[in-house]
Amino acid sequence: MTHPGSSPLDERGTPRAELAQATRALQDEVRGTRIDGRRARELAGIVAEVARELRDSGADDEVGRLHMGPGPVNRGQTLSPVYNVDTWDGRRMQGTVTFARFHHGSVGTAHGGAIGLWADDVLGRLSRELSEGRARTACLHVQYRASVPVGAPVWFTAWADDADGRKRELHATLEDDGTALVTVDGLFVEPRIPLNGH
Ligand SMILES: CCCCCCCC/C=C\CCCCCCCC(=O)SCCNC(=O)CCNC(=O)[C@H](O)C(C)(C)COP(=O)(O)OP(=O)(O)OC[C@H]1O[C@@H](n2cnc3c(N)ncnc32)[C@H](O)[C@@H]1OP(=O)(O)O
Repeated sequence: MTHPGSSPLDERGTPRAELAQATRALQDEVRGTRIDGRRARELAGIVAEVARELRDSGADDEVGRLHMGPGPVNRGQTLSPVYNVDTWDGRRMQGTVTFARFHHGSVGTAHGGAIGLWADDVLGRLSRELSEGRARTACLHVQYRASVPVGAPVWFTAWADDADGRKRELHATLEDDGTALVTVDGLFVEPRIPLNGH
């Protein structure tokens, strides 16, 4: 399903979404591979060739445009963990996020920065669902209360307080079996001077 203003990168099953998915798999497998040095060098050449072809094919400027409804967030942004929004009632968003091997921090747990990245992304998405104005992250307070597993979906909830002028406080939790693993409090502010296209 196509959404107004969305890029083909948003759509599950499109060739470009498949390319993003294959890139995620590459990121995961490069991490800690035991491949031998000679083959690693050959593969580096192949990957470099792929990168060259992509660069030569040009790029649009719409990587920030996202699918707004429920479903997986997949916009060719392969840094952030993939998350699925399962429910959205206009105030509260719930779903699951899976941190991949690529997002590994210390042994067996997700990297704190990857968790912060995900939090910024999901709160940014929530903010855009809530208002037309382009708010930006002014402040993000992430509390790491327990380890977040890698390779298994984790339940999240994100919600917003009422807007106070250009400011809006947004919150998110990651939880497992009712135990809070991470709590996030963010402040998003609509810039006094809006930036073109942002
Ligand atoms: C094309 C169509 C697409 C449609 C589809 C979209 C779907 C989307 C889905 C998913 C998207 C997910 C995408 C990811 C989202 C990621 C978001 C980011 O990462 S944004 C990048 C990181 N953030 C920055 O780069 C900000 C840099 N900072 C600034 O630009 C400014 O400092 C800004 C805008 C935050 C504030 O600047 P001022 O000049 O406009 O505001 P002043 O007047 O100073 O402050 C306003 C109020 O805010 C408070 N404030 C400002 N900064 C604060 C802070 N750091 N802490 C506490 N309060 C702060 C101030 O005290 C003031 O409060 P008082 O009105 O007096 O009550």
